[in-house]
Order: sequence, then C-alpha cells, then structure tokens
Amino acid sequence: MMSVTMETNLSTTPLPLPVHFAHAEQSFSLKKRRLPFSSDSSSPHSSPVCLSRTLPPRPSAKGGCGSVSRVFTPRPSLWSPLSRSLIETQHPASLYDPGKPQSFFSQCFTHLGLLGRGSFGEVYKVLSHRDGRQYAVKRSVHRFRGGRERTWSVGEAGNHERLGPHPHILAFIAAWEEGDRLHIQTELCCTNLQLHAENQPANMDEATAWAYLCDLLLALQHLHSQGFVHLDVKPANVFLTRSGRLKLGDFGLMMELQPGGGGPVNGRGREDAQEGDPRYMAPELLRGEYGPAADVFSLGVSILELVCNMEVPKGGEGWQQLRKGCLPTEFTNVLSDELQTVLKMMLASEPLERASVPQLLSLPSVRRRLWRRRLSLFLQETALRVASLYQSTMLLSWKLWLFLRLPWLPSWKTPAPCTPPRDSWEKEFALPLTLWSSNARGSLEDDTVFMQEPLEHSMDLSPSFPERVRSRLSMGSTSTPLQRSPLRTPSPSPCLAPSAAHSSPSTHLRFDHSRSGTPPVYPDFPGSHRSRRGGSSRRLLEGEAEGTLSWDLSIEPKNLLRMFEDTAREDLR
Ligand SMILES: Nc1ncnc2c1ncn2[C@@H]1O[C@H](COP(=O)(O)OP(=O)(O)OP(=O)(O)O)[C@@H](O)[C@H]1O
Repeated sequence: MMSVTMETNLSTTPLPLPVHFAHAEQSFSLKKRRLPFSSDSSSPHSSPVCLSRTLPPRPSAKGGCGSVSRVFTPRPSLWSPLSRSLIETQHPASLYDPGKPQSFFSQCFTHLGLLGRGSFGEVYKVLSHRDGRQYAVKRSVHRFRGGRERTWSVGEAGNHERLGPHPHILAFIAAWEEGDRLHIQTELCCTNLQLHAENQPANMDEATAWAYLCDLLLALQHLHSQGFVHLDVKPANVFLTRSGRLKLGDFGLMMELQPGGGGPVNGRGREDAQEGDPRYMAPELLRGEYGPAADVFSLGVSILELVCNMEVPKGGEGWQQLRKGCLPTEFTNVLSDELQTVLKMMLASEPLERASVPQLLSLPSVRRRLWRRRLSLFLQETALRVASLYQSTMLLSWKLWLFLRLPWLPSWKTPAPCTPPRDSWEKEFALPLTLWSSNARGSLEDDTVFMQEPLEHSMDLSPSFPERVRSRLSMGSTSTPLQRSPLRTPSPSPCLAPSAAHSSPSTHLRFDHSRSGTPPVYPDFPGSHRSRRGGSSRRLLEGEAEGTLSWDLSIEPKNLLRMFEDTAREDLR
C-alpha cells in the first residue's frame, strides 16, 4: 500500500529542471517568423525578437574557469595540427611557412566573411589556398581556459573526424589549434535549418517535414552505429546545402558510449550531457541517463517545432507536458495521423518506450518517404551539377573568347583612321564594316581597319588579278586587322590626307594623328568625329590623347574574297 502511494507521488512529481533554466516559458506558443525584408527595427515589419533565435542559457564557461586574461599570460600563438588529415599531410612551404609572422589561418585561407556566431565559436566563410574551394572554419571565441577545456575541444574535433564521411553529416576537413583556440574546418553550407525555417514566408508543409525527418534519421543512424550520441540535436545544429540536403553538425556535446550500453568512453558525465539546449533535451538526461534515445527525442521536438511552427518552451508547464509524452493537440491536430503517430513514438517519455532510429526507419510511412526523398535529392543534385557544368563551360568559352580577342583589346586606344571621302567610303566599305561591326558588337577595337604589310609582299597577286580588285586594295580595307603595331613617329601632319592614301601605289597605308586638345575632325568624312557606333568613336578619340601615332595595318585573305564577291556583284549590275 505504502509503495503504491509513493509511486503515485513520484509520477505526479514534476521532472527536475536543469539549474540554468532561469527563464522558463509557461506554455506552448506560435513561433514568430522573421521578416527578412526590413531592417528598420521601428517598423512594424521589422524582425521580431524571436525567442528561438536567442541563444539558450548556458553555463558561463566549459571547464568553469575565470577569464583567460587574468589566469594566463599571453603566449605566442603556436600552431599545432589536431586532425589526422593535417598531421598526415605536409603543407608545402609555399602554402604555410611557420617562420612567417602570419597565422596558419591567414596563410592558408582567404577570409571571405563571418557566417555567424554561436555561444562557443565564430564561423567564417573562407577560400582555401590549397584547393581553391570554399569552406567554413569555426574558431572558438575564447582561448582555452585550462587543460579540461582544451581536452574537450580537441575531443570535439577528433570525434567529428572519426565519424567519417556520410551524406547527412557535415563533412569534416581539418582541425588545428592556434593561439590557444580551436579551429575546425568543415564543408560550407548555405544556412542552418533554424534560420531557414524562420525565413520562410509560409509554414513548413508536411512533405518537407517528412523529408527532413528522413535525412536526420539517416544521420543519426550513422552516428549511433559508430557508437556516438549527439546530445544536441536541434534545428540550429542542422545545416542545409544548396540542393536542400540536410547535414547534422556541431558535435560539441557528442559522446562516445561504451559498447553494450555502458557510460561515456571519455569520462564525461551528467553535467556535460545537460549542457544541451533545454528546449530539445530528453527528460532522461536530467537523471543522468544518456543513450541514442535522447537524440530521437530531440529530433522529435525539432520536427514538431518546424512542422507546427511552434515556439518550443524552455521550461515550465509546456516543457513538463512534452516530457510526459503529451503533444500539444492545438498544434498537432492539423497533422496527418501518420506524422502524429511517428512523433508520439519519438517523444515517448521513457527512453525504453521510445522508438529507436532503426525502428523508425523501418516504418512503412518512413520507408515510403525515404525513397522519395532520395529520388528528389538525386534529381536536385544532378540538376545543380549540370547547371554548374554548364556555367563553367560558359565561363571557359568566355575566357577563351576573351583570350582570342586579347590582341585586339589594346586597339581601343587606336586613333580613328583617316577615311576616304564619304561617298567612296559608303560604297566601298559599308557592307564589310557592317558585317564586322555586328560581329564585334560594336567594340572599339574594330575601328582599326588597316593593313600591316604591303599586300603584294604578303600575297602573290598574279597578273590575272582583276584590276578593280587591285584598285580596291590600294584604297584600304575594312578587313580584320591582323596585328596592331603602333609606332610612335613624330609627324607634323595632323592627318594623312585621304587622297594621299588613295594615291599610294602600295596597300601599305600609314595614318598619323598628332595630338591636339580637341578631337580631330576629318573634313572629307562628315561626321567622322562623331561616333558611328555609339561611344566607340569617343573612346577612340580618347586614345588619341596618347600622342602622335602611326599604324601599320593589313588585309586578311578572307576579306579579299569578299572584295571579289563585291566586284562580281557590281559587274552583274
Ligand atoms: N558549415 C557551415 N556552413 C555554413 N554556416 C555555418 C556552418 N557552420 C556554422 N555555420 C553558421 O555559423 C553560425 C554559428 O555556428 P554554430 O551555431 O555552429 O556555433 P556554435 O558556437 O557551435 O553555436 P552553439 O554551440 O551555440 O550552437 C550559425 O549561424 C551557423 O548557421
């Protein structure tokens, strides 16, 4: 009788709360969305101060020591690799030279910006000089405050590395210690799930919630199969890639368990297990029991929060209710029966009654979504790969195009050529020039329409070569310039008279411009000082400011062909 009364009393006694649950919320409430489009805090549309965005209360410092500056005198910042990936591979001296005053971080990476700040670290977006890829580097905010904190931090990096690669685990790249700070280099993601959800204009639909559940169950399956428990599963510790794939990250509280369900391998205990976010914490952790079931509970709360757009309580009555297996029906009754059932299985108050990850993954409702999710991720990622391949091909061809045109590029400084009289110009040059200008999209380099070598030198003009073509050649050409060779020659003449150019027996034409304060005007070609093609002429005239220039220009055989065609056309007329 006595024992029955005691049991009843115990079952009604609220669960003990962690000591740092100072600001407990009393009940469930709707999550306030962040409105990303306004930065004005006075505006009614500005971002509300969302409770889920405030960092959870934490003990002041891991290791429980005072401020570092009072305890330690500053030491020179030594670099030491912590991960196998760094210990086993030598950094070439060209990449990292320990003799240089710059840190390993600044020698090996270009800092591209701050991604965010957590309670223990600042995360930077970086460009690796080693492989030219972008990564995230998390650097602890505080210097190690003693051996325990250092061991803890080094343990975090080591555990993350030991997890090995998995499609739903944030990829570990390297870890090192420098300036008494831990640095962990990981793959770069777009954002975390908490920020992503808060920035969505509408509530998360159930299909997305199922997809996220599948991803994270797979991540936990991998983690648990390696003998680890995460102990801090929450949307803020889940990252999203460009394709929408979820990756579980932040292994700061992860513990390795002894085989056969024993305690933690590395001597971490009850206090450490309670450092997680109280909103997602499994009730048994407060009794000092930790195992994979704790992660299932935290994942259940995370999915509930996301799909119901619910503010998860940090404490109080709502917190107690959730840990007794009572779901807030005012939120969950809109969900499908299948999802409600799965959530109830995940949020069972007793760890032994709670479904394990393998059990959840074998549920027909989950299995069905699992293959759908795999297919959708495969399609998304394939589409992204194709798009990026297309992008790099385009970039490459653009670079090639630019490279091929490079010899012409400086010719934008070329002075405007002296031209034959308008009538003659229109008749002889209009067609090829139009073709050429459309080809070159009106760029300025096209205005160098000269020949470099005397044509007879570069081409064998047989006696049968039609006289009219000869005469055309002698007048100059709109041919593609083969090579530009600006020769600085002092010339008293402002411009070689077009008549002189015409009368030259050779196809080698030389045009000189002398520098004058105002743009030269070519009297024989009305409007020649204005742009024939928008601004090109203007820039061309600017090029004249460089001084007196003379230009050797030449004709390409393909343009000769065009001249033959023109002549034939005229003959037909
Ligand atoms: N790999 C990554 N790619 C993109 N963003 C990242 C990455 N890692 C962290 N971030 C961003 O950096 C910010 C801080 O990171 P994180 O929360 O992991 O730090 P923390 O100190 O471990 O935080 P806490 O322990 O309080 O959860 C977050 O906004 C997170 O989205």
